[in-house]
Amino acid sequence: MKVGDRHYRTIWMEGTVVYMIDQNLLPFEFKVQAFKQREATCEAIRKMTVRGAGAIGAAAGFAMAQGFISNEDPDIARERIRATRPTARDLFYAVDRVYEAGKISVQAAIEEAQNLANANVEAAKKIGFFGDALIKDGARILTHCNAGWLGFVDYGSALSPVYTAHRNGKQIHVYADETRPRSQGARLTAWELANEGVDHTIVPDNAGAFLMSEGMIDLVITGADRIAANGDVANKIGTYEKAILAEYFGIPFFVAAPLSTFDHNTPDGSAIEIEHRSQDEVHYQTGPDGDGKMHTIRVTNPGSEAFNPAFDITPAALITGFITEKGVTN
Ligand SMILES: CSC[C@H]1O[C@H](OP(=O)(O)O)[C@H](O)[C@@H]1O
Repeated sequence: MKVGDRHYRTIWMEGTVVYMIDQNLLPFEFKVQAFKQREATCEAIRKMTVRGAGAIGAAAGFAMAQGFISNEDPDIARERIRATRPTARDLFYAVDRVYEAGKISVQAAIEEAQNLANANVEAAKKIGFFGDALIKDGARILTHCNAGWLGFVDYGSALSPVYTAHRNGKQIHVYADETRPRSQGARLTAWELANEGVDHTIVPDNAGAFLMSEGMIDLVITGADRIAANGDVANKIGTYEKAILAEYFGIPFFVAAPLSTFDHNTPDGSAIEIEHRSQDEVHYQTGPDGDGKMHTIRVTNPGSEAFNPAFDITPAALITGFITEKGVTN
């Protein structure tokens, strides 16, 4: 997508170096970081320099290619990559595809990683094309977390239909859940939408019932990190309660994801591993002061414990349909 007048992908590989937009600095600073070794790319996934199912899938593929380039033991390299974040299926899909390609040659591994990144872009673009049909002129859409182009290599999943509808001239308004504790909605989704000129409002995570009860939401679209064989969806913590609210208020709830996110080997949501992250992500927030100097401050009671599951499971019964690169399923 465009940043100013220049097109960027979220993540790309040139030669043996992986480049990515540093999502921990957005929206206050736009900076591209370079990662020359597999372990550095793995650390970027762990620290969420790059995050989002599609983007960490590409990062995992590039990291596996870097492992082959450095002549690392491929089994050790693959395990180190698989251990970075447990929930998003695209990470495992990509690392396994590049691992198999690497058995042929290093060049084959690099080409497979690039092919996966390009396929992610194409799938996300098609999700936009098919999802656009769900968005009426004047629609007010609630999103959760960031499933935009920053969560993919480009275009995004939940936000791709929004961008397509906007570019097709539809008047839409997006309500972006702030999505505590990492605030992907308040920081990343809001930055993306402003960049694309899409009308939007950041809302507290606990405002969903109020918005829906006031008739302010016509449609909910989220992304997904892993979709089980029965249609249960693992996505950012808080998705489940939005789906319950949408059901209660009779509002369509769609999940946008490429086929690479569907995990037919996982029977249902109970078998999906939920990542638990540091409680410090709840205790602390980072942002600029009036002079633009970044500070990290504590925002919770000193000494209290915090619980920080990164994802939850939305039962298939609460999902109106899926938007994939093959179309919309109801
Ligand atoms: C297309 S992004 C999908 C998914 O990834 C996000 O999680 P995280 O920011 O922790 O990587 C969130 O669950 C998005 O919906």
